[in-house]
Amino acid sequence: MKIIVPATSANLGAGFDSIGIALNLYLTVEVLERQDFWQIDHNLGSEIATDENNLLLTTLFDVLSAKKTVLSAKYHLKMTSAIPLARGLGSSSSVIVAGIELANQLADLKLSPTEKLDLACQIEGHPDNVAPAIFGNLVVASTVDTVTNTIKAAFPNCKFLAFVPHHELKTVESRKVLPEVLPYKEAVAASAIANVLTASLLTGDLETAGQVLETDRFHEIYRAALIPELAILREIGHQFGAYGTYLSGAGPTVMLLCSDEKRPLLLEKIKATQLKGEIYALEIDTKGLRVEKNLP
Ligand SMILES: Nc1ncnc2c1ncn2[C@@H]1O[C@H](COP(=O)(O)OP(=O)(O)O)[C@@H](O)[C@H]1O
Ligand SMILES: N[C@@H](CCOP(=O)(O)O)C(=O)O
Repeated sequence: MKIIVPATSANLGAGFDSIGIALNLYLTVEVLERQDFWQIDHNLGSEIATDENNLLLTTLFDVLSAKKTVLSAKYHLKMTSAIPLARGLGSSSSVIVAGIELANQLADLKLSPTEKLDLACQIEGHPDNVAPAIFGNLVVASTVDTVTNTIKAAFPNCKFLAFVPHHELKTVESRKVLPEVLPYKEAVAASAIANVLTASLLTGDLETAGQVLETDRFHEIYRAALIPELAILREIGHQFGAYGTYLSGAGPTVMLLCSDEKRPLLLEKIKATQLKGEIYALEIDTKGLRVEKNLP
């Protein structure tokens, strides 16, 4: 059995903690054989646990406990991920969603997608990266007072260029620079921008979406100092025809939205900056979480 979970790019500017998309980079978890202890073989480096302390298994145990279930068996697992860690592409949400699905499969919990999302939001605290990881495509969601509502929709037809800096930025660190309160007038303006962003995405108006996603007042203005690449890449986006540029998740990845035809030139111009990082040409993942079962 193999569990496959896509990367995500959350926020899209003013959709802070609420809007996210699934992208075609994947985390996979394979169940190998039963054995006397939990073991995860993975390709993620020595800082990521290979035993019960791994986020995959702490999530699995949290789900079992929430569902008042125990699992007598332990397993040898293989985890592979192409999602860079702590870069704002949802590596933690991918492993949380995989852990929920692993519990679902191994303990036969028969969780619905909504139950999986509720569990994921309890663990992650916000829905914007776990919801698209579960449902795929574009998801607009709210989690307020433990109640989550979601709308899945088709993202307008476009391409993505992700500039992933070599330096990591943990979400927990990137949230520390956010203000505790937002003045009323500022909150109204920020939410009006978010409303136009949502409406433009749902009606396929990428020109408007691209403009408004650069005017966020919820998080980018506070985080921009942590990510000097954002201003440089946004300027390239303006000069060479991107629809818009935003901080992916909590950063430091910077995402450019563009047409198929503009992508090669943008890629060339980003490379020419010699900023230190990797560039990924990405597409929307429309399916989200999936499970492949071995054929009998
Ligand atoms: N496959 C994984 N297995 C175990 N832990 C992981 C995995 N992927 C991510 N993590 C944990 O999540 C952290 C990154 O989470 P976070 O700071 O939210 O960044 P991201 O934007 O990538 O989700 C990593 O430093 C690691 O502790
Ligand atoms: N809304 C959150 C999104 C974090 O996403 P991640 O992919 O960086 O974990 C935030 O901006 O803090």
